[in-house]
Amino acid sequence: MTTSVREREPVRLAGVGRRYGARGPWVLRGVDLHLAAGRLVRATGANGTGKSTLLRLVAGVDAPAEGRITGRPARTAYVPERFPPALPFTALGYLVHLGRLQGLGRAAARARAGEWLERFGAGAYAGTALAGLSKGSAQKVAVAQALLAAPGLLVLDEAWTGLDAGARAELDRAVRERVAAGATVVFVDHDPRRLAGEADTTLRVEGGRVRAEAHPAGPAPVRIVASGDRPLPDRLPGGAVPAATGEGTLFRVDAAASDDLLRVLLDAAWHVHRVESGRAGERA
Ligand SMILES: Nc1ncnc2c1ncn2[C@@H]1O[C@H](COP(=O)(O)OP(=O)(O)OP(=O)(O)O)[C@@H](O)[C@H]1O
Repeated sequence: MTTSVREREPVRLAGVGRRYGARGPWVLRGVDLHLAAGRLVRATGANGTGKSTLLRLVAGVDAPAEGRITGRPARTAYVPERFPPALPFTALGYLVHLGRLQGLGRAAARARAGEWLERFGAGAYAGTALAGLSKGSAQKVAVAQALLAAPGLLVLDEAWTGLDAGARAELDRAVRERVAAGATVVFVDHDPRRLAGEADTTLRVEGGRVRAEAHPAGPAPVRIVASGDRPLPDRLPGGAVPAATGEGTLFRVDAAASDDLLRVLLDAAWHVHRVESGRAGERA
C-alpha cells in the first residue's frame, strides 16, 4: 500500500467521560490523552473496564458524554469486536462500497479491495455474500475494510480474533506499515504476545481512568527510508521490519542497531533516501 510518511497533529482527548444512559455509572471519566502520529498504542485492562468504550470514542463511532476529542484525521478506520455481516453485499461489493464512502474512486476501490482480500488469503471469497462467509472470512473482510483507504488513525478492537495464523501475521505487518507511514494505530488484543515490545505507548484502563505509559526506550527511534531490488536477509539488525510506503521501504530500528542496518542495506546495493531520528509526530 502506498502512502507517504508525513506528520500531523495528535488526536487529543480532553476531560473525556462516557456513561451509558443519563444516570448510568461512569465507565470512563477525566480521560486526557495525546495520541501522536506514527505511534503504536496498546490499550490494556481487566474485562469490562472500558477498553472497547475507549476505542469507540477514539474512533469516533461513539461520542463522549463529556469532554472533547479533537485532531481525528479524516481517514479514520475501525474494526469492532463484532462485525455485522447481515448486509446485502458480496465481500468485494461491500469493500468497494466502503472504499467509495472513504473517498476512493470506483477503480481504485476495486483494486485496493482485491489486493487486501488477497493479502488476507480471502481472494477466493470476493464474490461470496457476506452472510455466507465463515466467521474467519468475515473477519478478514472487516479488517480489509479498515485498511482500504490507508487510514491515518486505525483502531482495532480484538481484530485478530477469528483470523487464521497467516492472516494474523498479515495484520501484524499491515499495522507496522501503517505506523511506519505515520498513522496512529490503537489496538486491544487479549494475547499479550500480540505486537509484544512494539507498542510506543500502553494505555492502562482501570477504575474509570486511563493512564498512558510511554515507552521512550522502546524500539524504533531511527527511521530509514530506502529502496532497492535485491532481497534482504530475513533477520535484519535490531529486528527491523520493512514497511512499504510511497517513498520506498521504511525501517524503524533502535539507534543502537541503525548503523548495522545501514551497512546491510548498502551491502545489498540499496539506495538510502533518508535517515531520521525521533519518532514521527514527536515535537522538537
Ligand atoms: N452499549 C452499552 N450499553 C450499556 N452499557 C455498556 C455498553 N457498552 C459497554 N457497557 C458497559 O461499560 C462497561 C465497559 O465495557 P467495555 O466493553 O468498554 O469494556 P472492555 O474493557 O472492553 O471489556 P472486555 O474486555 O470484556 O471486552 C461494562 O460495564 C459494560 O457493561
